Amino acid sequence: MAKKNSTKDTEQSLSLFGKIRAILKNETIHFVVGLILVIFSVYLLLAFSSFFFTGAADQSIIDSGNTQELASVNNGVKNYAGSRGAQLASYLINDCFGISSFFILVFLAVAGLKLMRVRIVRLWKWFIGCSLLLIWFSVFFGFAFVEQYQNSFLYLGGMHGYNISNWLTSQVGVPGVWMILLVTAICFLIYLSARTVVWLRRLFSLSFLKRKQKAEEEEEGKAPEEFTDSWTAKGKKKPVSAPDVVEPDTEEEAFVATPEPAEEPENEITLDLGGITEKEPAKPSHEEVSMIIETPAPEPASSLSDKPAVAEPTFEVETVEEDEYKGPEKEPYNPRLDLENYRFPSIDLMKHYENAEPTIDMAEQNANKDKIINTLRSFGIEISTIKATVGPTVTLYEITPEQGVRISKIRGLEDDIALSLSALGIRIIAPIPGKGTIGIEVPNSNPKIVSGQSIIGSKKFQESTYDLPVALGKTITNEVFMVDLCKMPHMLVAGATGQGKSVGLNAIITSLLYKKHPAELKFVLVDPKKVEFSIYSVIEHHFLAKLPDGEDAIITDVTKVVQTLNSICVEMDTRYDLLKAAHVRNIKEYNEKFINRTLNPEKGHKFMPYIVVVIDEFGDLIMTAGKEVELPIARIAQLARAVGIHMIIATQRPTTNIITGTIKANFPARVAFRVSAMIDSRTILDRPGANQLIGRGDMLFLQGADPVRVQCAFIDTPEVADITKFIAKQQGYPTAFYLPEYVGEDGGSDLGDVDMGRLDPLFEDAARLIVIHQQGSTSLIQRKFAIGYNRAGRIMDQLEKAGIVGPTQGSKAREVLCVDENDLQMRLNNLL
Ligand SMILES: Nc1ncnc2c1ncn2[C@@H]1O[C@H](COP(=O)(O)OP(=O)(O)OP(=O)(O)O)[C@@H](O)[C@H]1O
Repeated sequence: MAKKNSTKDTEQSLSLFGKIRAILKNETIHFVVGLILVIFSVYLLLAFSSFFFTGAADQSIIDSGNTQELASVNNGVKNYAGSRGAQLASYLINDCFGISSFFILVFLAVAGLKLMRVRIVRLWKWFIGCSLLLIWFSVFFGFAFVEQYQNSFLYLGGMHGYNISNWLTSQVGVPGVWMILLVTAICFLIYLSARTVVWLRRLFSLSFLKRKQKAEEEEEGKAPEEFTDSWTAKGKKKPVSAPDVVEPDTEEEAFVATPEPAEEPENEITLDLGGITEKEPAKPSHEEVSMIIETPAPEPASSLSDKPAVAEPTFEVETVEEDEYKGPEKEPYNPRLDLENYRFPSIDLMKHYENAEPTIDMAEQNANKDKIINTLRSFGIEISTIKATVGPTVTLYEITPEQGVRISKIRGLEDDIALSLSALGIRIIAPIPGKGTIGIEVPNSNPKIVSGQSIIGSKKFQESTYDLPVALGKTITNEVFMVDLCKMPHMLVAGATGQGKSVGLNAIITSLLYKKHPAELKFVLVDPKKVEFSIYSVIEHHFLAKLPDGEDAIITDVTKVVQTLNSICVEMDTRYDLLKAAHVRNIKEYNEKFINRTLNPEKGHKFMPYIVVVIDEFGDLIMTAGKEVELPIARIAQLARAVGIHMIIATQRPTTNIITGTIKANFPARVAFRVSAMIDSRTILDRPGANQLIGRGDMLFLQGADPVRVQCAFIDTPEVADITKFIAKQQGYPTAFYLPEYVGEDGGSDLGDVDMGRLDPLFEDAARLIVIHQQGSTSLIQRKFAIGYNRAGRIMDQLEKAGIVGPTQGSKAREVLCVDENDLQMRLNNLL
């Protein structure tokens, strides 16, 4: 019995807690509290301002502390904010922080505006900023105007400033207090803007003196009109329109931490064939030879990392680029404007691995070479040259057989060579496409880790102009292997469990996070395993897209997956309609037009971010939802390329009932990690090969004719966590990117429940919006009024009941039944 009662109590307290939470989350309550805060801050402003003029007169009344007198009607207080205002002003200004108390009301106003959703700000930043300013100015005024405390009713620094500055003076003396004030002010300025550091560096390097000197010299030598600002970069003249500096913590800053490449490396060696052929003597210091080779330009870290610490030369370039955007009549639309202070993750968020430096073990290479030659010789095959290209985990031996040797004979010796080298994962490529040689890939005894840092920080990646650049890893020639997801346009990732799929997906997502602004890219993450993508949930307000009523941005529930995929189909259709209306063929042209303001947002046009749908454990989905997921996936895969929707699906079950013909036909780019059987390799790549990989990120990438062997970049979960944390810390959008609503065939709301007696306050505005746009779309209402899906859905039901829009039509927008605003007005009049 007692137990029952306690359970009941717990339930009650839980439901009470839930109610309190619901009240706290209620938007209207937020608005009202926000409004109260704003009005209160205006009241304080009045009280404070009035205090300067009436404080002296009111002082005796306030100081008397006679509460009865203060409460009476004829209290004689002159402050415009009355006796309470005078008390508050006197307390906050004189007894507390002096005139810096104004920062309190600044914070209250900002907090109020945020609650009202008038401004999107980071409240804690404002809190810290205002608190620091409050304290600093209070101490400053208390210290600088200490004499004024004797003969004025107004204490500029308040008692707080007075006491602290007195104590500080007793501890460090007057010069010491000045220094503390200076240092804290500088620290605060640095906190506000990293630009401060650049100014200070310039100040300390006395460059202004040099400038002055140069100016004087020029004045002496040249006519005054020839004088130019000596702010130059590498001797170039500063462009007139360029601002002084650009904040150094921009995207480019990320490159600075990139490790510098070693001097011109070499990983390709021609081996001595023991008397057969010697093309080039091997290098003497074999152990030290570094690797990046075979390409005229190896993969160095971004050249920007080579720049000196003084960053001026980098800055000019960016400004010039931005200038190019300016249209003749109007400024081009800037999709990044909402989050213009967004900083791209820096490269040092990624781990540096000790075991990542390329080295060549010559003893191993020579031993392998001998074994290959001897094995082939024992089968009567002589070769004329052998060349080794040492990759991060695998070495490719390219052999040229003597005249008359049949290739199929070498191909059949795969197992024998594997046996003689006692190595797994030998793969024979006979012949190497485009070359007259045969390749034998042999795993290295000491495989290297391809770090995310070396890939993301590489020049190739940083300077890539791909629309959706994905850096997967390094090829056998140590080149960074990059693809443009836009061109693929969808990717299938498969491999047995534990072979590096999740790491591969992290590498793909991370590459995109490093290159794309939240305005330009949204992810739809589907994770039936519930653990793989949870790490990305913190960037919901920056990079994730979800259903309007979806609680979690990472989709783990199969029914939600079906809904989401269908919703993406709706988004795809809408985007096609917009493309058609804009007379363009793809998202790129569309966005260009939108940026140049040739598309009217009033007609529903909007900047379209790319949407990348990543589905992990696709096999699980097909097993549970079957055709329900396969159909929308196939539809998206067939059509979505032009509208910027791309899919990456991953499975650890590479069987034909999961990777069906439809899926294969629509996913031309395939990534195969190691699989256990040749048949699985055939299912993924239509050829063997994936069964001969060595695992741990060793993969084959196929797009088109021949697969490329790539060692996937290793981007571990803690690295991803650091990157997502870095992004999440920054200002994001108020919500995730909402996908359009999808109403299934049996969807449709029951209009019997709609209460027309309690119309939503936005009902009329929404009706006008719908009629003006002639588009009965709930997401339009949501977007325009920044309200949730449920509320927008309710308004839509009310509009339907009022006869303004027609019933739902599946994934399409509802029909608008009012032809123009006059018609609407008549209907609204009838309603009232
Ligand atoms: N590119 C890589 N470089 C080095 N090691 C790797 C790489 N990729 C994966 N590994 C190693 O393999 C392990 C398993 O990788 P991962 O979790 O990505 O496998 P998976 O295929 O996703 O497995 P599952 O299907 O069970 O989730 C990692 O913990 C890591 O130790």
